[in-house]
Amino acid sequence: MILTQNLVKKYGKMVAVNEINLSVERGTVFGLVGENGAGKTSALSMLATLSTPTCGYAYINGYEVSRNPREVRRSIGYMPDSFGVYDDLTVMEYLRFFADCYDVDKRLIRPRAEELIERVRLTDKRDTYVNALSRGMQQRLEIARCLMHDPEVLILDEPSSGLDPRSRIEMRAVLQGLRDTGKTILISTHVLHELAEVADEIGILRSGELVAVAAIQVMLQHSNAYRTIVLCARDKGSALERVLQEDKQVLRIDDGRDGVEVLYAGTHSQQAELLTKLVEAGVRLTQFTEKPTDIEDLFLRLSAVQEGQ
Ligand SMILES: Nc1ncnc2c1ncn2[C@@H]1O[C@H](COP(=O)(O)OP(=O)(O)OP(=O)(O)O)[C@@H](O)[C@H]1O
Repeated sequence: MILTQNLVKKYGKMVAVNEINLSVERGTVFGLVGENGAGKTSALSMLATLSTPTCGYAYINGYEVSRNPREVRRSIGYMPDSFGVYDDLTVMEYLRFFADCYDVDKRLIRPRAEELIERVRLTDKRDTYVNALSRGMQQRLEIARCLMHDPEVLILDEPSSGLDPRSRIEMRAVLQGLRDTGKTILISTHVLHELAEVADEIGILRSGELVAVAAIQVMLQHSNAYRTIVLCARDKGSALERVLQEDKQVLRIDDGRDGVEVLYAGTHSQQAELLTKLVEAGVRLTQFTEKPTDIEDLFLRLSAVQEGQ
């Protein structure tokens, strides 16, 4: 399992990871979601022993990353967010090479490589040179490479980054398949919905801080139970505010880019009643639409509502 205690990474005065406390249970998949610069790579590279924590602790299978880096490296398969491949090797040679680096038992190498090639959907590319693979295929090969020494923990930094939609779908299928292996997996991404069918739990990282952690099911339930209504009115006067504030299903009112954004917990018929009340109160609406749910944004706004209670 993976555990961090008040883990911090600073570059000079810049705090990239700010006291994060993360706990990933054995055999579960945890998705670390954050926009560019949120601190995902900084956090993951400490777990992978590639950079030293400024303070705090990180444990992989009970081994602390600074004190027992060798044991940690044996326990993990780490896929960085950018990597080079030895492109003058075939897929099979590539996997053999990494197996040798990890001293994998010679008798296990071939069957394991065959199994992993199949798992990452490269069966017909076994003898293809790595430089002839598409980017999506190379990224899937990297996942196989991470698994050659059969680590208990997998740490994948943005495995879908830079992929076209079709390759993303294939990567998602591979990641879904990894769930069944019983490994403990930490995946970072900046697109939460990619993890909907992959992760058990999600943590949201913002400016180096872990601002929310919840089961993926809870996030998805929230996305069904709550919605954001965008309102525009000719006269953004007190009638609009009064009607919104009187409606118990209105949880939060924000000024959005396209109008007033209302976080709404009611049913569709209650939503229709709200519209009627606004019109009856004389509000001259030019827009009353539902915004597609952005689960991450929704979750953060709900957390803010709960904190305010
Ligand atoms: N070696 C470094 N020296 C100085 N600042 C760094 C270094 N590495 C990262 N940073 C800064 O730390 C912050 C977090 O970066 P990090 O790469 O960890 O974020 P990220 O969430 O992985 O982003 P991305 O998705 O763009 O890779 C950023 O502001 C970045 O500029």
